[in-house]
Amino acid sequence: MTESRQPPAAGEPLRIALLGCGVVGSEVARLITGSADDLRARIGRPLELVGIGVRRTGIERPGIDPALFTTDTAALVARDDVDIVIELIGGIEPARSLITSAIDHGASVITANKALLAEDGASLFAAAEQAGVDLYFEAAVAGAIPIIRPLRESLVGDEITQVMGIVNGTTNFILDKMHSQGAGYADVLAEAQALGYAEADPTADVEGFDAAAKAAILAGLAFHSRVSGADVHREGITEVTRSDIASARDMGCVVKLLAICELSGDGADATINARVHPAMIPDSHPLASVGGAYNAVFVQSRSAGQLMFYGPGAGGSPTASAVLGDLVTVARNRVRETSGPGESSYARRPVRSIGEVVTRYHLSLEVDDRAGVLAAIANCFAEHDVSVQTLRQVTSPGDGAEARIVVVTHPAPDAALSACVTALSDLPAVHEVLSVMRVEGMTTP
Ligand SMILES: NC(=O)C1=CN([C@@H]2O[C@H](COP(=O)(O)OP(=O)(O)OC[C@H]3O[C@@H](n4cnc5c(N)ncnc54)[C@H](O)[C@@H]3O)[C@@H](O)[C@H]2O)C=CC1
Ligand SMILES: N[C@@H](CC=O)C(=O)O
Ligand code: NA
Repeated sequence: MTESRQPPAAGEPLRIALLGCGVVGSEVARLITGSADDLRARIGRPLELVGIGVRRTGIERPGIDPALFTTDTAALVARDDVDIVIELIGGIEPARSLITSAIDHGASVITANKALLAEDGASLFAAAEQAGVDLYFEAAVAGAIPIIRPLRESLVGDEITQVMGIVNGTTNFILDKMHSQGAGYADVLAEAQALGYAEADPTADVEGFDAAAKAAILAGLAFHSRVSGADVHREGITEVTRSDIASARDMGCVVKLLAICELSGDGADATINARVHPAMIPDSHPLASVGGAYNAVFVQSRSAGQLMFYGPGAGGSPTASAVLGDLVTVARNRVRETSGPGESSYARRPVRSIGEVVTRYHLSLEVDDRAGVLAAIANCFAEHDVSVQTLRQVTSPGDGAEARIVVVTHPAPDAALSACVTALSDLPAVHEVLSVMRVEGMTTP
C-alpha cells in the first residue's frame, strides 16, 4: 500500500538505505560518510546512512562501518523511517521488488540499474508518480556524464532528433586497445573487469545488452515515448575481428560500439529507430577519439543544434559521482516536500524495425581471382538496389587463387543489404563474406 510520508522534522537527518556494496555501492557508502559535512551544507539537513543491504556480512569493506551491513534487504527497504533508497545491486530481481517496496513505503529511489529501467521502467515510474516520490537514475547511462538530467530537464523544451554515442566503457576500452595496441580480446576484457568497468556478467557489455538498455532509456527520454531494451536492435563486439579493425584503419576509420537513437518524420507520423552495433567511423569524427572507458553522447536537436557530452562512463568513483548528484537533488526535494520530473511518454511514437534503417556498409569478401568476378559482385549489389561507393581489390597473390575485395556502399536499407549479403554468399566465385559492418558519420565525397 502506498503511504504518503512527511519529511523528517527540521534538524532531523534524512535517512538513507543503500542496497548493494560492490564497485559502485562501496564508493557511494564512503562518500556519504566521508563528505557528510558538505552534503549537509548542500542539502540543509544531515544524511544518515541507516543500513547497507549485502548478500553476505562478515566481509571487510574498507572505510565502511560493518555495523551497517544487513542481509535482510526486504526489511531495510520497508523501514518506515527511510527517506531515500539507493539501489546498486543491479539486475532485474530482487532489485525490482526492493525498489517497488521502497516506493510503496514512501521512500524516493535512486538507481544505476539500466537493465531494470529498460525492462520495466514504465511500472516503476508509475509507482513513483502515484506515491509522489522521486525515481532518479543519472548513473544508469554513461556513468558520471550528466545526460539524463539534460534530456529530462535542460533540453525538454527542444525537439531532439538524434542521440548517438559511445555508452559502454568496457567495450570502448576493449576496442580502443585492440585498435591502438593490437591487443587480444580476452586479455583486455579481463583488464576491464579488474578496473570495475564491466557488469557482474560481462556478457551484458560485450553482447551489447548494456548499451541497448542505455539506448532504450535515452530514446524514451529524447522522444517522449516508451522504448524498452527489446525495441533496440542489438549487436555486440564479440564478432569484431582484428581484420575488421585493420580494414577500418585502411579506410581512415576506427571501430566503435555505437548506440544510435533517431527520430524520422514529423509530428504524428514520426517514428523512432534505436540500435546498438559496432560501426566504423572516420578518424576525424569526434567520437573516434573517445578512448579507454570514456563515453560520449552526441545530441542533435532542432533549436540547440549539436551538443556533445563527454566523460568517464564507468568505474566505481565516476558512477558514484552521478549517484551522489541524484542523492543531493532528491534529498533537497524531500526537504521541500516536492518531487522532480516523472516519466514523459505522451508522444507514443512507434519504433521502426532495423530492416527499414538506412546506413552505409563496409563489406570484405574473399573471392576467386579471375575475370568476371568483379562484374558478378557489382551486379549483385545492383540487383538489390544497393549503390556501391567504392570497390577495391586489396590482396591478390596473382596466382589466380583468391583475392580480397572491399566494398563500401552508399546508404542503403538494412533489409536490402542483408538480402544482398545472402546473395553474395551464394555466388560461386565468393568463398566467404569475411565481414559486414556499418559505417557511420561519413559523408559522400
Ligand atoms: N561498475 C560500473 O562502472 C557501473 C555500474 N552501473 C550499475 O550500478 C549497479 C551496480 O554495479 P556494480 O557496483 O558495478 O556491481 P557489483 O557487482 O560490483 O555490485 C553489486 C553488489 O550487489 C550485491 N548483491 C547482489 N545481489 C544482492 C542481494 N540480493 N542483496 C544484497 N546485495 C546483493 C553483490 O554481492 C555485489 O556486491 C548495476 O546496476 C550496474 O549496472 C552503472 C554505471 C557504471
Ligand atoms: N559495464 C558498464 C558500466 C556502466 O554502465 C560499462 O562498461 O559501461
Ligand atoms: Na550519467
